Amino acid sequence: MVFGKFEQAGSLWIMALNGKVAVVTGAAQGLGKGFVEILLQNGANVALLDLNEKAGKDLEENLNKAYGADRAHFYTADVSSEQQFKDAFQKVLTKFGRVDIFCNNAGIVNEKNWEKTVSINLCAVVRGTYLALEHMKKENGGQGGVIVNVASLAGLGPLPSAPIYTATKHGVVGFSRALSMASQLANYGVRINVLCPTFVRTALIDTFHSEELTGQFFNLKTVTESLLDKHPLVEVEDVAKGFLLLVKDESLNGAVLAVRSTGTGIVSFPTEIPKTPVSL
Ligand SMILES: NC(=O)C1=CN([C@@H]2O[C@H](COP(=O)(O)OP(=O)(O)OC[C@H]3O[C@@H](n4cnc5c(N)ncnc54)[C@H](O)[C@@H]3O)[C@@H](O)[C@H]2O)C=CC1
Ligand SMILES: CCCCC/C=C\C=C\C(=O)C/C=C\C/C=C\CCCC(=O)O
Repeated sequence: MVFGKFEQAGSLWIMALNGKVAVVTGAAQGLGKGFVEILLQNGANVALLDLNEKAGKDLEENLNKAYGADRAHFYTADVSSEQQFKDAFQKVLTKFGRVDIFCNNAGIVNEKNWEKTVSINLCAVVRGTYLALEHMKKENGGQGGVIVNVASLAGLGPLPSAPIYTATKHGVVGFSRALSMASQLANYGVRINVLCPTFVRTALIDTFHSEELTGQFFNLKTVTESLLDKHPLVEVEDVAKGFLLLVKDESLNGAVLAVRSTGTGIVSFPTEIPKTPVSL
């Protein structure tokens, strides 16, 4: 499948990012900041959305110094608020005129306030995806594009100390895979891919020390600690390289890319289910 403007590198069809406009949510720090930087390095202009206004504005200033004036714009928005998300998206369109790349990255771990976790990690990903799709899809006169939704390895298997987080990330994987097929079938011209990193060196990792955030699962702290011992943290830069692949490789739609300390790869899902005798 080849959408939008592209160039060929060997046998790969690659989306050229010069002049493209990207939106990244949760962009003020951590993985979001890494995605913003790699997009800027590859020629895209980037709108940063985050609820942390101070960190977002400081980052905007630093990025425009480093990568050129007016290439990065920060917008304050809580993505769990429909109104704030829509308003920010509209402001991005007013400023840049178009959106070609949309990354739903904002996410939290909060097992105590689990409704908030569902609202940010799943509902806002759905909302952001639909906002982007409505703008990009060809049947609405859009020019196509690519959406990357950030899940986690906890979207493919259980993180016992965070069942709600695990559920939301499984939701992101399922939603994105189904919608990517719908997009292809309906010829929207929009690719939808998913990123599933292992533990990454960001502020989010400290969550497991917090009883306030882990609630009834605080007593599983040592389980998380031993998982972290067994699976070394990856760096934001490693995950950003995987993100860039999902953005640029025009053959990827519905791809789920896992980034682990042992390497990066596209996940394949079982199509055959072994039979289990059901009569006891
Ligand atoms: N750090 C890790 O080990 C892993 C993280 N992830 C996922 O990567 C994404 C980014 O996580 P990190 O960079 O590690 O976290 P982080 O905590 O360092 O950064 C998250 C950013 O999202 C923003 N944010 C939070 N709630 C928001 C909201 N309602 N509206 C707008 N912005 C909001 C925060 O202000 C912050 O700037 C999340 O979806 C997370 O689940 C996935 C796998 C592993
Ligand atoms: C309350 C738990 C907090 C845990 C640390 C904070 C954030 C973690 C976010 C993640 O998305 C974790 C990512 C992956 C964990 C899932 C499975 C571990 C398997 C690791 C591997 O195979 O590489």
